[in-house]
Amino acid sequence: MRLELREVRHVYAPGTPREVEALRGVSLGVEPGEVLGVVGGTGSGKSTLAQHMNLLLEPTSGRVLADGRDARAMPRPELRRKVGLVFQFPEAALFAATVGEDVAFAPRRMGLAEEEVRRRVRRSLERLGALHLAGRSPHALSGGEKRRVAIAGVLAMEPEVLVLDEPTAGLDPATREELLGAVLGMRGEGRSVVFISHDLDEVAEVADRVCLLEAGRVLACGRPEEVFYEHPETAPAAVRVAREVRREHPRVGRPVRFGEVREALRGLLSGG
Ligand SMILES: Nc1ncnc2c1ncn2[C@@H]1O[C@H](COP(=O)(O)OP(=O)(O)OP(=O)(O)O)[C@@H](O)[C@H]1O
Repeated sequence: MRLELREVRHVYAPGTPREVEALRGVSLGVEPGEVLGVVGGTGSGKSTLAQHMNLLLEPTSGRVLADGRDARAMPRPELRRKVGLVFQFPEAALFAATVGEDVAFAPRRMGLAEEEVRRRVRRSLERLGALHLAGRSPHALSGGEKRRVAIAGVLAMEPEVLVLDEPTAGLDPATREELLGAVLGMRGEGRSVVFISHDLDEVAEVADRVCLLEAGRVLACGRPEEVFYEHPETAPAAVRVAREVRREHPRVGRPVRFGEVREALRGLLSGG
């Protein structure tokens, strides 16, 4: 599914002294098979944007389009199945007696046959490296384990677009890696992923395109090297290193990932 936001504005508490214009005319789209990174400072509107993608929040003005059609015309349960939203700290919503039951909740509510429910539970837990936890109580897991189970619960709906709001916040490096690997695996299946994060290094590793938000507006959207090199305030560590090297060696190009910087430096050192 191609998901698009067109000139979306969102005002919280309109007409009250607490009124906040969180989105001020945001237009962006995500294509099937693409990982779209969304970055921006605290309060720039990232979470508000995420919640518009499945119309959990409705635009004050502007439109959300699913495959070119107004998403408001789609029954909400169908939209929420197709656009899976993982909130910040999703583990807070785990509730069932076992991990397996928790992950089975959404597919069961979709009315799928029990065999299909079990297939999905297994597959989504496997993908997050959490299959071994299936029989455990979600409440007796570590923070990182809970996070993986919570994300598996959304994956079990097999959404066409997966929106992840700060999915790695507070996780240890190994769990982060595993999660990022799972995100990249989804892209291979033609699903789209919207990956919202404060962590620029992480976004640089996974994103095909990046949109930069500032105070409710899109400041830039484009290929990671365009956005990161043209907006120095958003540079991931790899870009900061490469930018230093480029002053004397412009032919290192515009790498954005650590692996690319390493290759560029190898090329320089070998005189290539
Ligand atoms: N429920 C709400 N009611 C009123 N204002 C809100 C609400 N949620 C967010 N805001 C305001 O909207 C603006 C955008 O907030 P949002 O949470 O979307 O930003 P963010 O980029 O996700 O921030 P962070 O990176 O800190 O999570 C902020 O000024 C925030 O205070």
